[in-house]
Amino acid sequence: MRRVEIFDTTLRDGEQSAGVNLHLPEKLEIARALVAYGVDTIEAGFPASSPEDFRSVQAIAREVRGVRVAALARSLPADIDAAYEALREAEEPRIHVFIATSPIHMEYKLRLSPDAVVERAVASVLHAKRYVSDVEWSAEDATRSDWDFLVRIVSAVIAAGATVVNLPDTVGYVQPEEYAAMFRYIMERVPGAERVKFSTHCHDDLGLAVANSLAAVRAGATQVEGTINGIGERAGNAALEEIGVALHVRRDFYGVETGLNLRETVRVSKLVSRLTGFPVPPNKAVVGANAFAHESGIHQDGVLKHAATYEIMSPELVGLSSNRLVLGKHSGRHAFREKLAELGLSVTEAEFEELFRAFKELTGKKKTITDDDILALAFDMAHDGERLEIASLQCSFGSHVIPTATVSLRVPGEAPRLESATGKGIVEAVYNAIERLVGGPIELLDYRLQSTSEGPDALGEVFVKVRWHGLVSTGRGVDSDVVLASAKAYVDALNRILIREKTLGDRANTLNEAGVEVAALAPSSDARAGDAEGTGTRAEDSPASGPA
Ligand SMILES: CC(=O)SCCNC(=O)CCNC(=O)[C@H](O)C(C)(C)COP(=O)(O)OP(=O)(O)OC[C@H]1O[C@@H](n2cnc3c(N)ncnc32)[C@H](O)[C@@H]1OP(=O)(O)O
Ligand SMILES: CC(C)C(=O)C(=O)O
Repeated sequence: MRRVEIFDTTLRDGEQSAGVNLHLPEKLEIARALVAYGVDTIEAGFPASSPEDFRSVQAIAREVRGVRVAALARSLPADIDAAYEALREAEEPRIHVFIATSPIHMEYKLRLSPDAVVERAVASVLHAKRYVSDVEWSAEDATRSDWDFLVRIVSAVIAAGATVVNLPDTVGYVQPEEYAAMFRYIMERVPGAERVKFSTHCHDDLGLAVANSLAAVRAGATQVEGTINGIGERAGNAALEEIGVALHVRRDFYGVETGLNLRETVRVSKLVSRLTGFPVPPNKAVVGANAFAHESGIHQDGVLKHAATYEIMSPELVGLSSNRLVLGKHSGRHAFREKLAELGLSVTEAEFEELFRAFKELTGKKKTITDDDILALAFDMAHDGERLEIASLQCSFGSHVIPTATVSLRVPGEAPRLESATGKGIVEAVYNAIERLVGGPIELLDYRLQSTSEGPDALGEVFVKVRWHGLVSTGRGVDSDVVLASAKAYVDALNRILIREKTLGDRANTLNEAGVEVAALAPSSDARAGDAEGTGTRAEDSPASGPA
C-alpha cells in the first residue's frame, strides 16, 4: 500500500485559531501526545513571528524525539535563519517556506509580480537548503492560483531542491473533484514530480477540508496536513483524526496506509480540547461524545444484535472502551430490557411492559434518563407509597430572625416524624431539620435553583446532589414555593439513595463512592441536639426507630 505521511500543524496553524494561546509546557505535552499518536511531522511553530514561538519550536526540537519537526518561514532570509536557529537540535529538521501564488495575493498583499514571486520562491528554497536537506515549499492560496503558473513555480522550486510541495486550499474555497484535478494537472506536468512528496493543506470555510484532503490523497498526494479537532484559522483546518480514521476504514477505497496509532485518537483529541479550551461538539465525527452513542430504538436493537449494523468502526479503534446506548424518548424495548439487566433488575413480562410505559412517559418530562431514574421507576412499581415525603413545612425567616424550619416527614409504615432546626438561611434550616429526621450526616454537594419558565406563574425547580450512607445521588423538586421545591429535591435525592440500597442490595456498594456500608434508614435522632445550628427540638411523636 502507498504510505501517506501525516503532517500535524496543531501547534502552528491550529494555534492561529482566534482565542487559542498555548504556552510552552502545553505545547510540549501536545507534541509528546502527537508522537504517541504516530504523526510523521510536527509543525511546531513560526519562529520569526515572536520570541515565544521561537522558544517553543526550539524546546520541541530539543526535547521531542521520534518525529520530524518543522518550522514555518516566509520567503525572507531572516525568517529562514530564525527557523533554522530554532530547529538546530531537532532529530529530523524541516524548514517550511511559503509564498502566495494567487493573483489577488500577489497583487494586493505581496505587491509583487508573478516573476518576482517565482524568484523569491526559488531564493527561499535555496536559502533553506543551505541549512537543511528537507525543505517544504508551499504555494499559499494555491486553489485560487492559475494552474499553469503553479506548474511553472513548482517546477522551479523542485529544481532548487524542495523535497515537499504543498498546495494549500488556504481559504477553504476548492471543491473535492476540482482539488483532485489540480493535483493531477500539476503532478503530470512538473519535471521531477516523482522525486518529491505532494502535500495537501485544507481549510474548512465551506465544511470541505476533510473531503478535499481525501480527494487529494486519491489523486496522489503523499502527505496530509491538518490539526487535531480541526482547530485553526477561521473555520479551522482539516481534522486529522477524521482523515486518519477515514483512510483506515476505507482503505479498500484509498489503498493507502498511515503510521497513525488510531487508539490514541480520543486521548489526543481530549488533550487538545482541554489545553486550547475549545470543546469538541458532541456530534463531531470520530471524537464527539455521541460518535458511538445510539438513542433510537431501531438503531439500539440493531447494535445489540450486531454492532456493525450501525457502526462502521469499533469504538476500540479510536481508544474508547465501548459504545453507548442512551435511553431517551426514541428508545425501544430491546435497549430498555438491556438496561434493566445491566442494573440487575429482574421483572415479569407484565411488569416490564408497565415499567416501559412509565419510562416512555418520563422521557416526555426529562431530557436525560439516568440509571437512578430507572431504579426509581422500578421501585415505585414494586413498593407503591414506600417513600419519604414532605407532609408539611413551616418556616420562619426574615431580616432580623434566625431562620427556623419545622418539617413533618412522612416515613413508610409510621406516623409522620416532626423536627425543627435553624440554619444560616432558610433552605439550610430545612435541610438540617430533614437531616435530623432521617439520621445524618447528609452532605450537600451541589444545589441549583432555576425557573421552569418566564412570567409570574413560573415554578421554582431545584436540583441537588447529596451524599448519604456513602452513596451519592441527585434529586429534583418543583414547586411554586422555592423553599418547598428545595425540600422536595432533597427528599427526592434521599429516596433515590434508599431505592438504590433496597433495589440493588449488595450491588449498591459498587456504587458506594465512600466505601461505607449501606445502612438502613436511621431513627429520627437528636444526635445533633448540641449542634450550634440545631434547635434540638424533637417532636414527641417521633418514633424511636425508622423502617429497616
Ligand atoms: C496562510 C497562513 O497561515 S500563513 C501564516 C500566518 N501566520 C501568521 O501570520 C502568524 C504570525 N504572524 C506574525 O506574528 C506577524 O504577522 C509577523 C511577525 C510574521 C509579521 O509581522 P509584521 O512584520 O508586523 O507584518 P504584518 O503581519 O503586518 O504583514 C505581513 C508582511 O509579510 C509579508 N508577507 C506575507 N507573506 C509573505 C511571504 N510568504 N514571504 C514574504 N513576505 C510575506 C506581507 O506582504 C507583509 O509585508 P509588508 O509589511 O511589506 O507589507
Ligand atoms: C502556510 C500555509 C501552508 C498555510 O498555512 C495555508 O496556506 O493555509
